[in-house]
Amino acid sequence: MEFLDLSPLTRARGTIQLPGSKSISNRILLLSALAQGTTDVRSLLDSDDTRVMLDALACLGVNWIRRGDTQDYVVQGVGGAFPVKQAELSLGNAGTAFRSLTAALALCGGNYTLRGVPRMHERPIGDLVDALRQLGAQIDYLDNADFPPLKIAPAQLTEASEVAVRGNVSSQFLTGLLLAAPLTGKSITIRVIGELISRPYIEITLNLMRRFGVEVERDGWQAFTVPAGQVYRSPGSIYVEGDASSASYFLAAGAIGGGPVRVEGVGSASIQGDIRFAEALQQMGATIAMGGNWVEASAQGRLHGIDADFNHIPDAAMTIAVAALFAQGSTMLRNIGSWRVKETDRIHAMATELRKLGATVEEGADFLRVTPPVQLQPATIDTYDDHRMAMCFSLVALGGVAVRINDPKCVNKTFPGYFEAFASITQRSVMSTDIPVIAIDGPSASGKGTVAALVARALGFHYLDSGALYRLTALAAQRRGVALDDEAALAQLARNLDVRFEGGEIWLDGERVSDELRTERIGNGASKVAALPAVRTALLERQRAFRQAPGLVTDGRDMGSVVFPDAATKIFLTASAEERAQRRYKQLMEKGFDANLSNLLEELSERDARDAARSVAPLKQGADAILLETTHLSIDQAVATVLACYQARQSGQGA
Ligand SMILES: Nc1ncnc2c1ncn2[C@@H]1O[C@H](COP(=O)(O)OP(=O)(O)O)[C@@H](O)[C@H]1O
Ligand SMILES: Nc1ccn([C@@H]2O[C@H](COP(=O)(O)OP(=O)(O)O)[C@@H](O)[C@H]2O)c(=O)n1
Repeated sequence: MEFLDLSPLTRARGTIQLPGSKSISNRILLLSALAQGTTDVRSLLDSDDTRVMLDALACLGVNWIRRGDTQDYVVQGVGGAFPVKQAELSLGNAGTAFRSLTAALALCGGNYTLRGVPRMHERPIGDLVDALRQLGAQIDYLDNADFPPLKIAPAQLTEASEVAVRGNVSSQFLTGLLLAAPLTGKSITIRVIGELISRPYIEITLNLMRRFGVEVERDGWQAFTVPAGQVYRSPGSIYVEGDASSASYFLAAGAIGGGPVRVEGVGSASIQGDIRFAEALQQMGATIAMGGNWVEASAQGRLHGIDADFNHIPDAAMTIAVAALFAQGSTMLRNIGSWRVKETDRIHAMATELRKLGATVEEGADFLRVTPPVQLQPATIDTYDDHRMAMCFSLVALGGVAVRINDPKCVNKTFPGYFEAFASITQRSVMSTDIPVIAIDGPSASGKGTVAALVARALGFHYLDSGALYRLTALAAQRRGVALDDEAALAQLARNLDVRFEGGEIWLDGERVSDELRTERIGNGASKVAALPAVRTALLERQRAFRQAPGLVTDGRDMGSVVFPDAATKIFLTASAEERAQRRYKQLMEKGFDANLSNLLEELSERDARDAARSVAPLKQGADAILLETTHLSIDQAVATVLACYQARQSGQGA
């Protein structure tokens, strides 16, 4: 499977010119095709879904041309029914094309077969077919009742002037009926049964029908009447607005990554409902500015969780579910049942992938509650052939963790240049000095862990005990019976460790293991697995993921040389072997473990020798590291010395 690795990112800032809206593009293409006259369509979206619609229209005898290699098209309207009366159409996974063409073709007087990809055949269409049959449409299911593929024969129009359609499955059914109604030549009233979801998409439909000369009378959200005698007429030329759903990823990036990020192509004058995504982001604490044709998002502090109904913006709401990872507290997304019948079951897909990152997720028939983890975990994200899954989850990299996006090309459905656009407004963090790191390396029992944790507390920084990851690998190997020289199996273990660091404690596979980890037996095992290059590589990204604002203090053997070579301050902390053995002895006795001083000294010297002699990341003082010899220093003195080194460097930079 193809994948894209996104490096940890620190901030987002910049301006994006949005591609055209998918919803508007496909409605305009169908309206231009059905209209009398020629339409100049400007800035059409370049994507799989629009290509599906353009190909289908060509099959149906509609002439269109593209102007050079621009996104401007000229469509010659057929003024009513399509000229080709017999056709087989393949409509991919394009819901907008499938639903609206089903309605239009059912009333066009021809024989047509409509198919899609396997997922399209799992997306219900029965409610639309039932409504069209009330008008006299002749539609058969080729496989399963209520689902594509479909076979359409010429309609035998009934006397009925009123049809009913359920409003709570997909608003595209109502859109299809509305767009097709003028083809009957008579007055049609469409009644909506139940609550109408995704209402802003109906606003888009009504707005564009008006631009093409057809007025719809409406009674709230309950009934829509398309009066008789109206035909579609080309407005001459029409401009496709930027995609407000696509804007959501960049606005969220601005809110998560500081910003400001500005999107151009949509704004307060937009006819798209998803423009209201900006309000949801604002509720979460982002700062939003808006003009007629642009929106800008930024944030000063951390976002906070919200509890809201997202029925009106189901697509953009996916972005809120991912932004919830960066919020304080839980975020509740209500009334999103339509997610279940989209490109994939989005509630399930979203819950599964958010959990991989460490989030706690509760999913219901029509809701999702997301509680962020204390720390995001790097993960490989599956995208379920759903463009929005891929785009949403790119935002996770702004949490300073590496993410792998599987099948990234699924974004082609609506936004082929998405990842390039995303890269253009974000900055990588791994090799940048944006987030300061203090790296403390040195031999066993020199006091690295003690000193590093205290320095982190003094500065309010995060703390990483890198040795714990090697110890955890050794412990996991022992528990699973993996030999300490089976490099491949150990690397696999290291890559998939299920660990949690919280409040100074460490959990492995959900069990607290902090004390067991500190035993000398595990320490010796750690030293052995740490000599294996594949294990070190497996743990590299995991360690880098701890680099999160405002800063990181970390201790180990190769923090300054390999893992964080751009660390702001590098310390080599040591003490004489006798002193270190004494310290370890006292430490173990205090914890109630049995210990023997001379054995300890021997083991420690062996470990030092092994750590220093190994071929990868050997223990030694780097040329750019400051030596801190602590044999005769107290813990407080050692901590004060590290802080002084860091502060001297900060002021030396004139920061
Ligand atoms: N400068 C110091 N003087 C005296 N004892 C110290 C000093 N630094 C650390 N210790 C003690 O030594 C023991 C080992 O320290 P630890 O942080 O576990 O070492 P490391 O992480 O280098 O293995 C701890 O009990 C700690 O309190
Ligand atoms: N960054 C690191 C950290 C630890 N290690 C190895 O992991 C073992 C345990 O590390 P630790 O820091 O917990 O051990 P102590 O120094 O506390 O004894 C050491 O013997 C090192 O060989 C490493 O190779 N690289």
